[in-house]
Amino acid sequence: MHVRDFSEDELLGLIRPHLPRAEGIEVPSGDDCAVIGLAADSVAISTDMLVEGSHYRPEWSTGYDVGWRAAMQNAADAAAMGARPVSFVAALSVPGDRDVEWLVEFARGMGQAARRFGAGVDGGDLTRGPATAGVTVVGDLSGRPPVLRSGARPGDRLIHCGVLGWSAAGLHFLTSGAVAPECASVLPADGERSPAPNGRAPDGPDAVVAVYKRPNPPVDLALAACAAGRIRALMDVSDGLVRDARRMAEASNVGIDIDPAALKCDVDGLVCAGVRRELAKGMVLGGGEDHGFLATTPNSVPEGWRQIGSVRELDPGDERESGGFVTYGGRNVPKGTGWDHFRAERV
Ligand SMILES: Nc1ncnc2c1ncn2[C@@H]1O[C@H](COP(=O)(O)OP(=O)(O)O)[C@@H](O)[C@H]1O
Ligand SMILES: Cc1ncc(C[n+]2csc(CCOP(=O)(O)OP(=O)(O)O)c2C)c(N)n1
Ligand SMILES: [Mg+2]
Repeated sequence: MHVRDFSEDELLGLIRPHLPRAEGIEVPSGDDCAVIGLAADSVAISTDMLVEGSHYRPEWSTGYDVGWRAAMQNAADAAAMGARPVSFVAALSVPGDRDVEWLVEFARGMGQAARRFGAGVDGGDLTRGPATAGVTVVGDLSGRPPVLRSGARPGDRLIHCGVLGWSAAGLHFLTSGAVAPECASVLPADGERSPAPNGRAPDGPDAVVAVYKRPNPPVDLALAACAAGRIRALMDVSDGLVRDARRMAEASNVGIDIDPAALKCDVDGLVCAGVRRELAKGMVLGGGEDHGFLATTPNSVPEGWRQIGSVRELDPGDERESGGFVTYGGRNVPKGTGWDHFRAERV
């Protein structure tokens, strides 16, 4: 059965049972807006889209994968401010000839991802059209100030938690046909913990494809470090380490130096998983969508994180001219490194 064989209300009836409600829901999904009671007087809010063809391919990713990923990439944005994801809304456009199971699986994947944080999927929109998912997250700052990307100061350690380059390697394996898309056996089962410990080598090609299909941002580690007050600047890495580090450096008006020795295990890990060495470094430095967290701290490295570089004074003259702000072992990195939807230069 295709989605065009159902009414909108029937489709909503099919997906609703898979969607948890936010704690503190006062008016659930079903009216013009949902209403959530929050103790916090500030919330963090952000939205991100997944567009078929640009972010996923239906022959590689199931509806479950796409729903999971839509929630996780937004959860990472909330956590990257120090906010716990409490509620998601999903605006979906689905082609009429899409199997209705795809839509139900999307809801199931999104629902399961939301449950990891005790969050709800408290509304959205459903329309017929090109396959696109726009998901919004509301994050609870629990009375703490948000952790901005502009807070880095010279002398801070540059720290990271999560994986680097795995998603790009997974995309590479799928594109080249080296890995069959249905490597579902290694995907984290419903309710399972993150497969993304720091610096660990992937078990094999399937493990990196799994991160591409179902990223698992270490939200708990980010929130714990923020709650302990140890983080000065924080962001999630969605467009690649160098590109995102440059955003942090620019916002903070500092220089950031990434330590090649610290990333050697990441490069070696991808090589072990079957990536050619000459590609592996570019994936670690420029691959996006791992949704690990990049931060700076003046203190010791929090549990579960590791140091990957340092923050230094900006030398305005040569930094800006040379593509600016971020160096790799003291040397310049090419400005195009990383993902940009609107430019040709991509990793
Ligand atoms: N269409 C838009 N309208 C308004 N603000 C936008 C739009 N697209 C992006 N932004 C804002 O620009 C900033 C950068 O966006 P983006 O690169 O997507 O961030 P992220 O990597 O955290 O998802 C964010 O603050 C975002 O809210
Ligand atoms: C089919 C396919 N081709 C290419 C990519 C690679 N890709 C698409 S978007 C992106 C970067 C992150 O996406 P964006 O929409 O910029 O997320 P944001 O920074 O807003 O969180 C990457 C690496 C992909 N995920 N899937
Ligand atoms: Mg975005």
